[in-house]
Amino acid sequence: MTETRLRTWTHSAGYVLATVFIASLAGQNLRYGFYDLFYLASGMAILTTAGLIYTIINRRHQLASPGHLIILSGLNSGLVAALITMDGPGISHWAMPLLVLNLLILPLRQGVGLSVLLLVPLAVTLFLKHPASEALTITTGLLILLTVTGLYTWHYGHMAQSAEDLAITDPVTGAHNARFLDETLQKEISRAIATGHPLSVIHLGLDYADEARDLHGEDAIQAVFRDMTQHLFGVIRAGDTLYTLDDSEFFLVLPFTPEEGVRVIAERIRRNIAEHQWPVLGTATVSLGCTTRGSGDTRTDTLRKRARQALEETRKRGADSAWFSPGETIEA
Ligand SMILES: Nc1nc2c(ncn2[C@@H]2O[C@H](COP(=O)(O)OP(=O)(O)OP(=O)(O)O)[C@@H](O)[C@H]2O)c(=O)[nH]1
Repeated sequence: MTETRLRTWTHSAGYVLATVFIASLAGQNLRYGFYDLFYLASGMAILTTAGLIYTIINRRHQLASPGHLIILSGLNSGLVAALITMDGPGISHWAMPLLVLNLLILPLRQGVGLSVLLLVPLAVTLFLKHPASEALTITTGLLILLTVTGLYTWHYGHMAQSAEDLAITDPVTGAHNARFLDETLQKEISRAIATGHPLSVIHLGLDYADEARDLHGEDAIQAVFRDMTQHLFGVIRAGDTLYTLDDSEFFLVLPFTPEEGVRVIAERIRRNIAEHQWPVLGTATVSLGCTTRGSGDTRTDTLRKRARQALEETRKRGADSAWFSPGETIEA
């Protein structure tokens, strides 16, 4: 199930349950003749129903639906106004479904912010109108509910983020993985086409990787790759992205970088790596295949293939070198 669909379901379920709860409150108050509370509950039930309709209409855009903040602000401020002006029994309990809805539907910070804005006037009103022990019990209960729901929402968000990070990160090097490369490169190609800015890529391979693996073992080579990744992060500029392709190869996507630029950065990386002292290996060298997007390059595989060919070309000429493979020149 996609994140958007999951949110549509949970938002809908939240609004439906809140509507049922508030509508039953409205029914009870009508039965006992508390007309003010009946009108209040009916107004709130109309807003939660509006929230449900809004969720269904916006089902494809649940990750960015500003309307929920407006609906929930209306619900929260309605209850605060009622708390201050009315004196109905147990009205503070109505805050419970609202606290849960705030945190279930809004982004965590907005949800907590809105809930605190509801809780503070509620607590003040309770202490002014009711015996201190009763006010303290209700306020503590609501605070516990807010804390537990907030922690749960934070935990879910954290787990979802970790799962997303795991899906796009190479477990050995900590750089992005090959799966994420195609996704990012396609986006960068589209951006370069739309803006007319140059885009370059580098396919980078450690020289004599197989020999080093045979000599020092897999664990030692993996440690070198972790180090090399950190080193490369220190050489490239913000906006450039680094990917691990397999045990001995990296790929760099360099937005806003023309042919002259990719030659400069490739030479800088080559020299940096050759001059560094690496654990286990001592010295190490890399070969770099570079290319810049040409007019016909609209797909990731064309750029990746040309960069790989450039890497093979430079390797034919010996280790510790870089080769640039030109695409069709973009007309100015
Ligand atoms: N993408 C990318 N390009 C680089 C990097 N370093 C150098 N370049 C390219 O090489 C060109 C010349 O770089 P430098 O010799 O550092 O000169 P510079 O004028 O200080 O570079 P910038 O101020 O970064 O434009 C830059 O304009 C970039 O196109 C890098 O880390 N990443």
